[in-house]
Amino acid sequence: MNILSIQSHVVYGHAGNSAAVFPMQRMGANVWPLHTVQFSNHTQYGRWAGMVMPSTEIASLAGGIAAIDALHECSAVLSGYIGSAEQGAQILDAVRQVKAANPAALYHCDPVMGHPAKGCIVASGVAEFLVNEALPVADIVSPNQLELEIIAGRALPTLADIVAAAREVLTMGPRVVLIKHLHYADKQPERFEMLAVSNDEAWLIARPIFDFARDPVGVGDMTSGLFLVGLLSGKSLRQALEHCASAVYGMLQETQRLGRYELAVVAAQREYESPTHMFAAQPI
Ligand SMILES: Nc1ncnc2c1ncn2[C@@H]1O[C@H](COP(=O)(O)OP(=O)(O)O)[C@@H](O)[C@H]1O
Ligand SMILES: Cc1ncc(COP(=O)(O)O)c(C=O)c1O
Ligand SMILES: [Mg+2]
Repeated sequence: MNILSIQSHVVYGHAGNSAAVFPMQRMGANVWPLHTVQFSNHTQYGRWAGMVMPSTEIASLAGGIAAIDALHECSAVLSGYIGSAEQGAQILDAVRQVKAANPAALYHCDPVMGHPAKGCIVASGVAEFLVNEALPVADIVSPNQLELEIIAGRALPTLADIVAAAREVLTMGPRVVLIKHLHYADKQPERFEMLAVSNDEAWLIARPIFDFARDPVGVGDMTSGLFLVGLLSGKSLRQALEHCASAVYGMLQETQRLGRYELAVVAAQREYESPTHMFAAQPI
C-alpha cells in the first residue's frame, strides 16, 4: 500500500505529515510525504517561521513521479492542511493523475479549515476550495464538527442533525464520512466522540477525555491517517473507526503521562499497531 500524503510539515513537534506519517508507516503503509508548507512549528504557538511551498511545487513533484511511471503504484491520496487555495487545484490535479493511473486509488480529504479561536490558521480561500472543489472529488472526507457545519452551511446542535449532515455529504461525492470530533449540546462532557457514516452504516465511538492544560495539535491529522490505512488494509468501517480511536487514545495517554504539549508520536509507537485499550463503536 502506497499513500501520497499531501499535508503540512513542521520541523519541531507534530502536525500534518509530522503527526501522521510515522503512525501510518508503523501500521505498515508505505507513505510518500509531500509537504504543502514547511513551518518551524504548528500555528497554535501564535508565531512560526518558514514558508508555504510554491503552488507549482505539488504539480511538479506529482509530475516527477508520473515521469518515472510510478503513479499507478499509488493506492490513495491523503490531503490535509493546505497552505494556499492555489495549492488546492494542484492537489486535485495530482488526484486526477493518480486515479487515471490507478482507477482503484482513493482520495481522502481531511478538510482542515482552521479554527481561529484555537489559533489554527489557514489561508483565505482554502475553506471555499475544500467545500466547492475538493469534496465532490473525495472518496473519504474527515471533518471535525466545525468543518462539517461549514460544509452543511448551518449549525448542528444535536446528534441527529450531525448524522443528517453527514448523510448529506454522502450525496455530494464521498462514500465515507468520518466526523473526528463531536460537540453537540447534550453530549456527556467526559466523553470524546467520533462518528463514521457510509451509505449503509453509521457508527458512534466514545473514549474518555484527558484534562490537558492546552489542547494538543495534530490529533485530527493522525486520526485521519490511521483511519485511511485501516480502510486500505481491509478493515470494515467499524473496525477502522475503533482502531483509529483506540490508537489515538493510547497516544494521548502517553502524551499526558510524559507531561508534554506536543504529541508523543514516537513514544507511543506500539499503539498504532495494537492499541492498549480497544473502544467499541455502537451502531446508530
Ligand atoms: N481523549 C481526549 N482528551 C482530551 N482532548 C482530546 C481527546 N481526543 C482529542 N482531543 C482534543 O480534541 C481536539 C479535537 O480538535 P478538533 O479541532 O475538533 O479536531 P481536529 O484535531 O481535527 O482539528 C484536539 O485539540 C485534540 O487535542
Ligand atoms: C501547520 C499545521 N498543520 C496542521 C494543523 C491541524 O492540526 P489538527 O490535527 O489539530 O487539526 C495545524 C493546526 O494548528 C497546523 O498549524
Ligand atoms: Mg483538524
